[in-house]
Amino acid sequence: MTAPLLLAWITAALLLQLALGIGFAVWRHSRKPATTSQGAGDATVPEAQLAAARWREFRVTRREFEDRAHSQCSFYLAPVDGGPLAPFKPGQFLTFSLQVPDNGADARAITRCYSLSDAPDPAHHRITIKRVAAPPDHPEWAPGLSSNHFHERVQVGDVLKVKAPSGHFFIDADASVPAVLIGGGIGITPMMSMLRWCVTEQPQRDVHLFYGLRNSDEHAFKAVLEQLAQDHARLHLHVVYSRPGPNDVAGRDYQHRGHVDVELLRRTLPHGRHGFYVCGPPALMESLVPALVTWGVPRQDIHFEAFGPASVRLGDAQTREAEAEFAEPVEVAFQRSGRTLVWNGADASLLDFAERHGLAVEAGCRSGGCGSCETKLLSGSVRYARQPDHDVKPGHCLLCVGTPGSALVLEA
Ligand SMILES: NC(=O)C1=CN([C@@H]2O[C@H](COP(=O)(O)OP(=O)(O)OC[C@H]3O[C@@H](n4cnc5c(N)ncnc54)[C@H](OP(=O)(O)O)[C@@H]3O)[C@@H](O)[C@H]2O)C=CC1
Repeated sequence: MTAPLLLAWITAALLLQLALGIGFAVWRHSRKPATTSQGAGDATVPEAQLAAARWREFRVTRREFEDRAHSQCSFYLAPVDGGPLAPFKPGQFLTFSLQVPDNGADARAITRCYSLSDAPDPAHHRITIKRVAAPPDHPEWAPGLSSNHFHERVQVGDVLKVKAPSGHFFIDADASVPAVLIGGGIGITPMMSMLRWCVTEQPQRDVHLFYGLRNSDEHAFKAVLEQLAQDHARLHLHVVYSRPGPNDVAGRDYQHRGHVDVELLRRTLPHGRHGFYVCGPPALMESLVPALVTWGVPRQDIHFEAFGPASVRLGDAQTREAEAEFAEPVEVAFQRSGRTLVWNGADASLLDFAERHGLAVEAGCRSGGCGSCETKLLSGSVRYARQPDHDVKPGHCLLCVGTPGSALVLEA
């Protein structure tokens, strides 16, 4: 081959490669279609997703307890660089990287996610954290690492590493559909964000807030909620105490006694279509969310965010069908842990599966947003019921929202 011909050939080859590369990047950005992770993949990441994935420093500008028991504390955060805050949709969360002292020894980095607890405000973000004690039936278990770190050590002036807001649990902007916000315990936090946004941006929208908690000691945002209900005729406040204290007065401190359940919703909500938003402790999620399906609420009108280890299983026909399709037993090997286990479709995600078998796996948001459980996928394919918010690195997968699409070898 002559030198000019060789040069022309190389140039043509380079141009072709460039054209294909750009074409692929545009296709991926506009359609974002992937619902599986494979052992290898595309390395191009859209700029907006890169920005969301970056850590940014925030200073704590204020802290404030929200309940009489001082078990729930709000932290106000402003960016150290003085730039504008990233926008968010009410219901979304922030991801934190925290250096937490490990049993009094060296600090170790952990990742945790906390819902934003106020409507978007150009001056700051706000989160509200409940101190998680050891369970009463297991006082020997460790209390919540991150929540106790925040309560005991994080003070005004401290700087924290935070990722931009994310998550697919947020209020639908369609004001014609009344919103039913159901917050159990600290699950009130995303509801506060949605509620404050609604009363400001959509004052004509009917909003029914069901707040389930034990009693007035733990009643967060009590004065704020009562004031909002007084000022906004379309806000219908239902506070539900499960264990009222001796001085708690029905009709003044709370409207209902017991748990938030479908029976209560049936009795109190007017007829017609509603959008349901649910966030609370595992027991509430596991009973209430499937009960809404059984009651006949269409799947697209049920939105939920689960706290804690168990993912919510809807039990509706569509979910059962999808689960049955992939219920064939397959082997899942966890290389670092040295365990090979059989997946039989009993778990909602690979994370639940790993935890049920006692494997220690890092996890943050548990909803595909923060990337804490991202693991190298050495072979096989992982399925996602919907595209995760976190941009999964090529050759990796997310355990918290993934299920096996075939036999797997994972690095974890
Ligand atoms: N610190 C934080 O900010 C974070 C906390 N979490 C998690 O949140 C969870 C606990 O939330 P917490 O605020 O302590 O909740 P609580 O345990 O205080 O429960 C809140 C209310 O829900 C009621 N409840 C219990 N079971 C049901 C049910 N089946 N249906 C309806 N209502 C029910 C409780 O009643 P009863 O009196 O019967 O118990 C109580 O009134 C923990 O799993 C924690 O790890 C997760 C992330 C962040």
